[in-house]
Amino acid sequence: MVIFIKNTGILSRESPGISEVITRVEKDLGELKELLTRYRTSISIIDLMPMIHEPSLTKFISEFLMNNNKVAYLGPEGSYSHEVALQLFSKNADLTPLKSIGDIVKCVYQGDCGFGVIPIENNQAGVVGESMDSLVKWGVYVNHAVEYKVSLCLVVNEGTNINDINEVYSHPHAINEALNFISRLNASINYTQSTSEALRLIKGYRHKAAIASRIGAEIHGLRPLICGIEDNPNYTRFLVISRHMGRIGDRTMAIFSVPNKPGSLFNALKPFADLGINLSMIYSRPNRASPWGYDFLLETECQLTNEACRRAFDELSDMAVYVKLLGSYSIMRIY
Ligand SMILES: O=C(O)C(=O)Cc1ccccc1
Repeated sequence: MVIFIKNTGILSRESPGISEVITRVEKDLGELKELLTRYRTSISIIDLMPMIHEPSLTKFISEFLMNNNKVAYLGPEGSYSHEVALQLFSKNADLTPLKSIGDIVKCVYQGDCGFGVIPIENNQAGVVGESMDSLVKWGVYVNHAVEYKVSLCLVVNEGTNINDINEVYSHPHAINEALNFISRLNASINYTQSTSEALRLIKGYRHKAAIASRIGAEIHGLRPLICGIEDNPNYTRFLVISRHMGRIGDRTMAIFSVPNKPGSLFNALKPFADLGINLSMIYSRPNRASPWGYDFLLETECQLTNEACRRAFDELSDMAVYVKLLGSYSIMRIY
């Protein structure tokens, strides 16, 4: 592993002070090994181990190991994002609840958080606008995607029964995903920053209910009255973001904008069709800075180390006003 240091061209075994550096690196790599054995799942860091000679990867891992094991998620505790973060990162990660998605992306961009976990898309409610807006605004990269089966519960305080409820609290996506069920309650709807924030807000109120997870209800000492209230099978995709671009994995994400003229979106996407690359997701959002301009969030089924993939993105750049490549990554499914 120390040989890797030589490959970067930064140091050689003859460089002055090298023995201290080697000792430190060996210690770090020891910690890395320990960390990897502690990982509970096959998160891509394990998958990426064979590529440890990649400088960018080592930098990516070492940031996590040496000074930034802070993993930000949408808090407070007991949100779906928290559940995903718990599944992905070891107990030694410093899981940090933040109050908005914007705060998570900013924290990662500024380097105060090593990683962030954000919801990006739901199969019923579509793109999570705040996540897309934050990816447009801040320069961060996507390292992993997780498809998570979300079962929604109607959560109440001990002693509340369904007829007592006249106010329902939750994240807009959770409300949207259980709208048929909620409309039968005849209760007013209150939107919150997260499902776990809803749990926090209903505590102690007999007439209030939250739409949240069973685990979240337990964490907050509340009672899941009915679970599985989603209108249809419900899946949310989460992204793990960091400051380092990944190039390995069968999906690649980018944000771009095209000139407002005939055929420009068609021409921007044509290279993917011509090169036989499938598009797995595309969303548009109004660009906040230019009225009636749009940003597009694109996910393709290709990997940046692949020649055709790079070519398609190069050609997209030729047509676009701008392209922000968010990197390649793989998708993990947790059902
Ligand atoms: O609010 C949460 O628990 C989140 O993590 C965001 C979210 C909201 C609704 C469904 C899935 C994720």
